[in-house]
Amino acid sequence: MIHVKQVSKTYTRNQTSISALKPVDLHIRSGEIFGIIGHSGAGKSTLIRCLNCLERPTTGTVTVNGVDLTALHGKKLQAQRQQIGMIFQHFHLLSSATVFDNIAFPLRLAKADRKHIRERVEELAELVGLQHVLNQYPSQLSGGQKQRVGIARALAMKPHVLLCDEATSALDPETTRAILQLLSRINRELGITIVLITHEMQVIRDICDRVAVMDAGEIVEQGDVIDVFLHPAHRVTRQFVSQVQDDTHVRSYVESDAAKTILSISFKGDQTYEPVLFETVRDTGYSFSILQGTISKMKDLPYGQLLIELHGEQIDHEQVADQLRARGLEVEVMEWRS
Ligand SMILES: Nc1ncnc2c1ncn2[C@@H]1O[C@H](COP(=O)(O)OP(=O)(O)OP(=O)(O)O)[C@@H](O)[C@H]1O
Repeated sequence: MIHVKQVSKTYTRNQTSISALKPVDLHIRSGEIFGIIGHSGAGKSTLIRCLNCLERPTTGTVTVNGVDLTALHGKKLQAQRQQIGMIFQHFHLLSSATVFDNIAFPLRLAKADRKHIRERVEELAELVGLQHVLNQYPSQLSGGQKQRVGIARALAMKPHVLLCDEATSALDPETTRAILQLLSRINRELGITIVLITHEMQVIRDICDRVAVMDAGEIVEQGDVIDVFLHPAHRVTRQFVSQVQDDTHVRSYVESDAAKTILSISFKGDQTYEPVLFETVRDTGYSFSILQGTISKMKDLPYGQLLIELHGEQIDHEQVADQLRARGLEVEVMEWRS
C-alpha cells in the first residue's frame, strides 16, 4: 500500500544542513496499524510528513496505492492527499469554528453540497462520539474530545490511510486508551490503514501490528510487534521495551553472587494459558521459582514472558529447555556462575 524507497530529508538553515532522515525503506501493508517509535529528534515527524509529501523528501519516492506522490505537484498532489487523513498532537482545530464546521472543513473545501455535508458530519460525529457537542467550540472541549474532532475531520473525505503524529501525547492515560480504542475500531471497521508515530512503547503494544524503531534519522529495527517486543535486537528498542517491563530488581538478583540456572521463556497465542511449565517440571523432576512473569496482550494476541530459576542437583537445563521448545515455547538458558 505505502512503499517508501530511499527517502531522505535534509533541512538547510542558515547555510547549515541538518540530515533529519537518512535514506530509509519501508513497506506499510494495506489494513494494518503500523507504528513508528523513536526518541525526540529521531526523525519520526519528518518521516510521517514525507508519507503525504507535507514535507517533500530530498531523495527517494513515496508510492501510495500505486501512485508516486513525489512525482506530483499542485492540484494533482492535493487530490491524492485526500486519500490520506492526518491528525496531530495539538489537534490543529479552527478555534473560531464550531465542532460541526471543523469536521465540515475539508468537505467545504472540496465544494460538497450542503445536504451531503450535513449527513457526512453527523455520521462522523456519531462514529467518534461527538453528536452532542456539534455546536460547541474547541475551547469548550476536553483534550480527548478535541482529538475526536481531529479524527472526524481527517476521515471526512473517506481516506484509505490515516497518519497520526503523536496523536495521544498531549492526553492523560485514560483518554489515551479511549483514543487508541477508537483508532483501533476505525482500522477494523472501516479498513483504514493507520500509521502512527509515538515515543511510548505502550501505544505500540496496545494497537500496532508492526513497528519500525528510529534512531538518529535511521530505521534501526522493524518487524511484527510481538517479535520486536519479545526479542529486541537494537539498544534503542531495548530501551523502549523496558518502558513497559521494569526488570531492574530481577537483574540485580540474577547478577548477585550465587550460581544459578535461569530460563527466559516466551510464549504467545493459545500457549499462554496452557499448563506447559507445570508439565515440564513434573516430567523432569526439577523444582523452580518464578523470578518475573508477565502475561498480557499485544493488540489481540495474548503473550507471556517468564524468568524462572531451576533448583536441584546437577541440573540438565538443556533437557528442560528442549521439552519446552518441543511444546513451541521460545527458551533462552542463562547460567550464572559465581
Ligand atoms: N523544519 C525544520 N528545519 C530544520 N530542522 C528540522 C526541521 N524539522 C525537523 N528538524 C530537525 O530534524 C531532526 C528530526 O526532527 P523530527 O521532528 O523529525 O524528529 P522527531 O523524532 O519527530 O522528534 P519529536 O518527537 O521531538 O517531534 C531534528 O534534529 C530536528 O531539529
